[in-house]
Amino acid sequence: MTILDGKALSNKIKDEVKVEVEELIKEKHITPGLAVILVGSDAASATYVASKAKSCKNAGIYSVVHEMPDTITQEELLETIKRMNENPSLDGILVQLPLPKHIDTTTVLEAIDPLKDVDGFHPYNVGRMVSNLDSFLPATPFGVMRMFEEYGIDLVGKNACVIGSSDIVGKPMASLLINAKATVTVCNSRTKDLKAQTLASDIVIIAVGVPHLLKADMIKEGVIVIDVGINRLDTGKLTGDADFEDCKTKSSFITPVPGGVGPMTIAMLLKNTVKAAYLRETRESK
Ligand SMILES: Nc1nc2c(c(=O)[nH]1)N[C@@H](CN(C=O)c1ccc(C(=O)N[C@@H](CCC(=O)O)C(=O)O)cc1)CN2
Repeated sequence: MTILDGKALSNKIKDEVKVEVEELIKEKHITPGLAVILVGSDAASATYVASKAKSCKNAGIYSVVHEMPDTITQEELLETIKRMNENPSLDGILVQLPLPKHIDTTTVLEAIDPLKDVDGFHPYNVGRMVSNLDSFLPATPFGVMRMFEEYGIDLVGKNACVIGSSDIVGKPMASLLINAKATVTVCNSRTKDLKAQTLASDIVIIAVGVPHLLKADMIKEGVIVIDVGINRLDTGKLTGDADFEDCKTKSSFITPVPGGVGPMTIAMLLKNTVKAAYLRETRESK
C-alpha cells in the first residue's frame, strides 16, 4: 500500500511554479498577478485564502486579497469583478466559495473573464474541459490527475467511481477521467446501491463531506482510494470521507486527510495563475 503524499507533491509543484515565475519575469518582464475575493467571515475560507496569498508570495506571484462583508449585494460583487477583469496587472481572479446564500454563485462565476478564470469554474472553461480542449482546469481535480501522473497510475480502461457530483469536484473529476479513457460512474445521495458501485471499481474518488462514509467492506482488494473530503470533527481533528485506517488495508494507493488532495488544490491554482500570465503575454505580443 502506498500513501499518496499530496503535501510533498504540492511542495514539488510549488518549486516548479517558482522557477516558471522567475523565467516569466526575466524573459517576458511579466509578474503573474492573482486577485482573490473573500466574501463573509467563514473561518475555513479565510484560512484557505490566507494560504493562497502566502503560497503566491513564496512563488513570486503578486496577489491581492479583496475582503468583502457578507452584507454586500450581488451587484457590488459583480462591480468588483468587472474592475478586476479590466485591471491589466491581474492575470487571475477567483471568488472563494461558498458564497453567502443571497448571492447567486453561477451569476458571479460567469462574470469573471474566462481568460482570467484560474479556478476553471466559468462555463466557457467547463465546456472546453469537457471537450478535452486546452482550458483552466478546476484545481482539485487537476491536482488529483497530477497525483495519478506522478505515481505512475494508468487510468486507461480502469473502472472509476466518483462519489459526489459537485460543480467544483465531482463533475470536473468525472470529465477528466473520461478524457483519460477511464470508465466512469458518478454516484450521488440518491444512488440505490453505492456499495455495488464501489465494489466494482478500480478507483474510488469520494467528495461528499460525510466523515468515514467509505469503509473497507465497500472496496475491492488493490483499489485506489482518493479522498477529497475535509471534515472537522467535534474534537477539532480533520478527517476524510474515507475511513483511512480501514480502507488502507485493501488499497494499493490511498490519499490521507490531511496531507492528501487538499494541498494539491493550492499548488494547481498557482499553476493556473502562471498559465494565465503566459496567455496575457501571448495576447500582448500579437
Ligand atoms: N474558489 C474556490 N473555492 C473553493 C475551492 C477552490 O478550489 N476554489 N476549494 C475548496 C477550498 N480550498 C481552496 O480554496 C482548499 C481546501 C483544502 C485545502 C487544504 O490544503 N487542506 C488541508 C487541510 C487544511 C486545514 O487544516 O484545514 C489538507 O487537506 O491537508 C486547501 C484549499 C472550497 N472552496
